[in-house]
Amino acid sequence: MSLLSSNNPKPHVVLFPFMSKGHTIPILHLSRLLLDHGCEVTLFTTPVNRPYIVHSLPGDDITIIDLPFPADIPEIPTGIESTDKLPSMSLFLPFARATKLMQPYFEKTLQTLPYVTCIVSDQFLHWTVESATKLGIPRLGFFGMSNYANALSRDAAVNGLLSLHESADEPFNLTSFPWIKLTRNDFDDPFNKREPSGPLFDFVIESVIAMSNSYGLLVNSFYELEPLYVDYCNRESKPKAFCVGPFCLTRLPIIEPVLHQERRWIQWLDQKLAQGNPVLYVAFGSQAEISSTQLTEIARGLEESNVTFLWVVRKSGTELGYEFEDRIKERGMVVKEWVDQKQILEHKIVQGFLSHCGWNSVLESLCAEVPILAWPMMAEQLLNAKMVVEEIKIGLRVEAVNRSGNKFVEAESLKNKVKELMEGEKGDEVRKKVKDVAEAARNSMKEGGSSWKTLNELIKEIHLKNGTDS
Ligand SMILES: O=c1ccn([C@@H]2O[C@H](COP(=O)(O)OP(=O)(O)O[C@H]3O[C@H](CO)[C@@H](O)[C@H](O)[C@H]3O)[C@@H](O)[C@H]2O)c(=O)[nH]1
Repeated sequence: MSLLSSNNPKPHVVLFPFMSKGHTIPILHLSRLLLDHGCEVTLFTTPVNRPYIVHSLPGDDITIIDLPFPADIPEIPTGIESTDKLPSMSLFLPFARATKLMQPYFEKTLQTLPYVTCIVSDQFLHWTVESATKLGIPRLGFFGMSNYANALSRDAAVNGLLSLHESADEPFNLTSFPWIKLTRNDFDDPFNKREPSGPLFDFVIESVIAMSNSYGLLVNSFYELEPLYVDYCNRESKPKAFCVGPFCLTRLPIIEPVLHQERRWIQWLDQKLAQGNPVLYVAFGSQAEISSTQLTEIARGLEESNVTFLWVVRKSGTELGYEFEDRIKERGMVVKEWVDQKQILEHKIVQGFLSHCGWNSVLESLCAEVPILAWPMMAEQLLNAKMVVEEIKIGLRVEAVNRSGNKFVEAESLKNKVKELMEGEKGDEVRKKVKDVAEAARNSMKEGGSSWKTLNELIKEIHLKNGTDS
């Protein structure tokens, strides 16, 4: 049921995703969700990102506007407008900072649009809060993390727990969640320091301040998944967190694969289904950087595990050598292109996911009832992995060792964990649990479910408030 009566104009929501696949994909799903809730939607992007967005959102019911991506940014090669195309993730910060140069164009364009009910913009586009305030439009910050990761980070920071110990490996208990033990190594650089500082730290703080000056936080999660942590965030920090996901449960119109290749792995999965061989899906998101040594170790672990696997390497893959692909060709497939991950996870024969635990991957996996073998690599993924294994219990975790200051997973250990997930008792337990969690996720997104109601009421609240303010 729509929140609108026939004589009420439709709410008009402006969406502005950050230019990174892990941040744009959920916003594309959100755009469909907003249409289903009776809104008009305008989405801002940049020229190079436009084709991907148009391809993902066929039809003309969403207005797509390009703003020029800032040119001549030192270090950022011309034509790169998405973080997954950066030559190195060390360029993330100059890339993210450069987006602020879009502010005048954004504001000028906003003023030409029909009445805007609210702006939903990514946490990294912190400057959009200034634009929204100037034009008197409420801004909702899109928050791509879980409430769990947010609550744990906040609790550790505000209670000074990160500076307690000399050693980054020394565990401490959280103040508000005393049953949870963390170490500084559960946080990414620079948050693993006793006194975090530096340009990335400053950028994150700017984003946090912009969030606190926003109308609300739109979270890609659902209340039943992490009630304690949602309640904590809403009690201890501002603005209010609205859990309106998982967005990945929103169906985008079916897109016919443009290339024959796009179907190659699906045909292969179909074959494995016919043969009754459960498949482990292996992928590490859109921006993980994996060394060649680690890549060959993964290859050896997978080969020796004897499980059937589909591995998206997203590299030339030459490091693996052609002999590897030849040796495993009966029970393994290596893919070097971009895939439709959701489609793979939803394939019946996929029964495990070796994942870096980017928040979208976690949600897509749990919604597809696929248990996770967690291998966190950066950002808040260590906390997501902890949540997957200890809190919601839908996965197991790989064991990393310290090698030359880096976390490294050895082939033998990977082999054992992969077998445990795909064939062992612990694997069965998490496979059973993930089905319950998936059902709760589906219920939250159904008409009348918690996420559905929260989104409906939020739009109504802002829409009516705008009406009385004007
Ligand atoms: O070949 C590919 C590779 C990725 N994806 C999709 O790309 C997204 C990747 O997102 P995610 O799993 O969250 O990983 P990252 O790209 O690494 O995401 C970044 O953004 C996330 C959301 O803020 C954070 O949780 C992560 O730590 C951060 O690395 C998912 O929707 C995947 O389905 C594909 O469809 N095909």
